[in-house]
Amino acid sequence: MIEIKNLKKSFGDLLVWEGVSFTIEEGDITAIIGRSGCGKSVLLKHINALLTPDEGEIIIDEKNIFDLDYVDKRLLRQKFGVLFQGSALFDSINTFENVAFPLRYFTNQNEEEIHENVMRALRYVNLENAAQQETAELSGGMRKRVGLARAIILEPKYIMYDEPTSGLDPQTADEINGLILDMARQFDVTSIVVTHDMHSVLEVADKVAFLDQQKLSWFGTIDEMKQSNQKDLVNFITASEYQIKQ
Ligand SMILES: Nc1ncnc2c1ncn2[C@@H]1O[C@H](COP(=O)(O)OP(=O)(O)OP(=O)(O)O)[C@@H](O)[C@H]1O
Repeated sequence: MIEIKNLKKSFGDLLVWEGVSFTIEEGDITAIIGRSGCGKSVLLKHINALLTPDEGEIIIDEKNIFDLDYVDKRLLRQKFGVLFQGSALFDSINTFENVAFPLRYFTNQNEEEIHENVMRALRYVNLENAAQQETAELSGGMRKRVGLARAIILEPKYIMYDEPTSGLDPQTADEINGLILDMARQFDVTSIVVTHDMHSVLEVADKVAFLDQQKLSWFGTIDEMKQSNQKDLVNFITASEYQIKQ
């Protein structure tokens, strides 16, 4: 469980968060939606303690993560897999080495163990045959899948997906949505998905947090979202040009 409590954050004169609170329940897929620039990525960076708030707490495994020392923050980050916007692969090394990177950095696994674990992760995302391929040669969908294999390689308790379907055709986007769902259901991973893609929200999310005007404007289940008459939420969904079928 991740409890976000009264988070406040400014960069100089720019107020990003003015007291955001909500809870991400164990095993849930929680979608975070809101306009471009509203601070979704800033929120993700707080959740794995890459940024520190001006006020507020984030409680993970019963501890306020901002009270952790350097060593415990590093341990905390190992519980998180992150699929970055744009996948953030290293183009100077091949697919296999991209996925192996967290194992080499965070564990003492030998080459045989690394090989077994990397190939298992690549098989999971259906890229077993691309292990030796240069990442610069991969399509956008393949890059996302390599990013996902890297995100799950340390068997994280939590996965954060930053715009996982952006720039993908609908079919490839659905494959990624399928993997997000499968990760959550099969391995009981707690998932946080930042997205503009309402189709993806409806496909994968259990809960939705709508952020607007420096606050949590709305929070609830997908069914509650479909029935909500809250104007700013309805406007946001309508503007995304996605028609919710009841
Ligand atoms: N390190 C930083 N220093 C100063 N300003 C920052 C920093 N990081 C983010 N910001 C600002 O905070 C605001 C929120 O940024 P953020 O990237 O979280 O938005 P977002 O909702 O993720 O946007 P998008 O949907 O376009 O990715 C923006 O105005 C951004 O310029």
